[in-house]
Amino acid sequence: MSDSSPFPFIYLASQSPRRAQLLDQLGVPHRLLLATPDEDAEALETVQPGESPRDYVQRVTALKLDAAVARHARRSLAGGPILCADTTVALDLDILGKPQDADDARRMLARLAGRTHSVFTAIALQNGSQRHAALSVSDVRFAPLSPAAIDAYIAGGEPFGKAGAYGVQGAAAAFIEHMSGSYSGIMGLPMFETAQLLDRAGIARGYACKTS
Ligand SMILES: Cc1cn([C@H]2C[C@H](O)[C@@H](COP(=O)(O)OP(=O)(O)OP(=O)(O)O)O2)c(=O)[nH]c1=O
Repeated sequence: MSDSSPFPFIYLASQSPRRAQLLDQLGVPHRLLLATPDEDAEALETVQPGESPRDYVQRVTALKLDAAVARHARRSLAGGPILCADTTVALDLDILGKPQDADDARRMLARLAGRTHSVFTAIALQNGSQRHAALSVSDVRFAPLSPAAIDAYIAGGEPFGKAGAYGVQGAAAAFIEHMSGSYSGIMGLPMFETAQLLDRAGIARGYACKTS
């Protein structure tokens, strides 16, 4: 483990409220480092031809961190480690991003119904000149879903802004027959891997239950 971080907080470069909530759960003081509208965050999330979901999610996370490091420098902010993440749902080798609209959400949920998919969440932390990264992989099996169940779920608004058009932490929990891996990873920030990364970088956590 490296020396303790001199910083009393980290920057979370993510607009996802779930990630902030999970970081709170780990007892890590943080400030948001968000992109401005002129930074085209969506442009980072373009899949390259033939790219596997595993490669994609790690590449996008590294790009998000590059952008966040540049943003931090541009704004002349006080020092502090910077954390980024990306979550991707993959069915076979197809990447399911966030749905564009209700029809897109309906198509994604109909594909996921009655099948097992994978959820990849990559995380990356910049601490001074050092970069640490980790990957969480989970498998989720959905029960068969009727068109009416899918429509009712979409009407509730939950699919929007979420990879694969669902949130494990919401009403979609009722769709899930089985899962293996990391619940928090599926939700957007794998707590075990994040704690390990912070520990490796010497960053204090409020509830510092060390795993090694
Ligand atoms: C599968 C799944 C995803 N999600 C969310 C987590 C992420 O917010 C989102 C995936 O999109 P991301 O592109 O990973 O993250 P984001 O655009 O919300 O935030 P940022 O890029 O600023 O960090 O899907 C859930 O909340 N629950 C779930 O069960």
